[in-house]
Amino acid sequence: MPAQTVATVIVAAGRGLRAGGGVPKQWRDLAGRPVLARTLDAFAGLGPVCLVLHPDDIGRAPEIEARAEMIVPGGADRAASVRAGLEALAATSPGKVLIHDAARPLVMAETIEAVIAALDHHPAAAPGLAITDALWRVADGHVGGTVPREGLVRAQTPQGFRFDSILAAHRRYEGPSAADDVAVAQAAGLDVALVPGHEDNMKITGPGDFARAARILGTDMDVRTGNGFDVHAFGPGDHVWLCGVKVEHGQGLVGHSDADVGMHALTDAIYGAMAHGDIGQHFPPSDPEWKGARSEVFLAHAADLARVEGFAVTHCDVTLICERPKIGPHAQAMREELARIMQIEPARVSVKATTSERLGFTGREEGIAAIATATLVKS
Ligand SMILES: Nc1ccn([C@@H]2O[C@H](COP(=O)(O)OP(=O)(O)OP(=O)(O)O)[C@@H](O)[C@H]2O)c(=O)n1
Ligand SMILES: C[C@](O)(CO)[C@H](O)COP(=O)(O)O
Repeated sequence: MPAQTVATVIVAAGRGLRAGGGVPKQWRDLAGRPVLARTLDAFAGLGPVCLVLHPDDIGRAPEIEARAEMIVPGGADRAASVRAGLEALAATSPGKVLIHDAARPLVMAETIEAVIAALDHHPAAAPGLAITDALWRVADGHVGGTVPREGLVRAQTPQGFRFDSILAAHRRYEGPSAADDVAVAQAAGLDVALVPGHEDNMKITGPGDFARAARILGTDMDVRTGNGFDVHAFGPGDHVWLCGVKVEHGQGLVGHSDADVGMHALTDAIYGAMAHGDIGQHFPPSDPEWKGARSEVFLAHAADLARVEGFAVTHCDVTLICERPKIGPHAQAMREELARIMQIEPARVSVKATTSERLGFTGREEGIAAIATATLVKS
């Protein structure tokens, strides 16, 4: 690799025991996307990424792994995971390497750039943040004394190094388990320059940190709501398709496609949230290609478009309006089917129904109407 290449090692092999939640924190959802996906976003386009995963997690999320040039099994502690990543990069010999915690998804471009720039003049550089609270030593739940904080900073990542220097330092290191790579660099006598850290570049560590990270993200979140409405008339047949589920009924629904009125309303709600027109614009009824089409195609298109534009569908709610068929027995299957098509969790999908008290066209059982709302978030 050219000497100016900046490779990144992202260590994601921890178990996140302090954060709890049943799933290691880097795989958990933060405002609609996995923590690890957000961490990878921060380093996209910089240079090759070596992603260090717990052996049990390799293959867990192919779409995330596809974003890294290398996948490497981690070790028993953070230092061992970093070492594994560096050894994997050794053959490619990049000029500089950034080492970053997967658990710090909110790192900003300016922090990364400052670390890289400092490496032009120093063998190592890392972000540190001034301590603005007093520090106490604690004994038996009581304050034992105040610790001077002058000259202390809080260590963050990415920590950056000239590649050959940090690889050699890790190979030589024999001390107790190192808290970070700056400790390893210092044990090897490397000069480490300090660059400004950022309060938002928090390490997700305890259970409350997810809410804090979401609050930080919330400051520049783009939250959209869209709604959709659709109607299809009853006609001859023995079943209807509703929210992707085939429901036996004495009549069918008439339409150019499979007439899945609930799925059409939801598809329009997603297009609406993005201000991308409606289902008819994307799949014109005049086009014979869509005659008899499964509505799954339409919903998958809208959900894909949302992903491409960086939105997560964080919630949707479909209401079917009809006297019959009864929706309750099928609602759970409908939620699961819609969630599968949109590639989101069923917990984010609601399907419910109401009658119109025998009033109007739905009351006279001339057809079924559906309304839907979708919430999309980009952060
Ligand atoms: N054997 C390990 C331990 C930690 N890490 C990574 O190092 C970073 C910082 O570690 P920490 O916050 O301590 O994460 P965990 O070890 O997962 O947390 P815990 O100690 O609560 O289990 C995380 O991105 C974590 O995935 C790693 O790659 N390999
Ligand atoms: C590397 C680090 O993020 C610097 O602050 C930190 O030392 C890792 O955290 P851990 O909880 O000690 O693993």
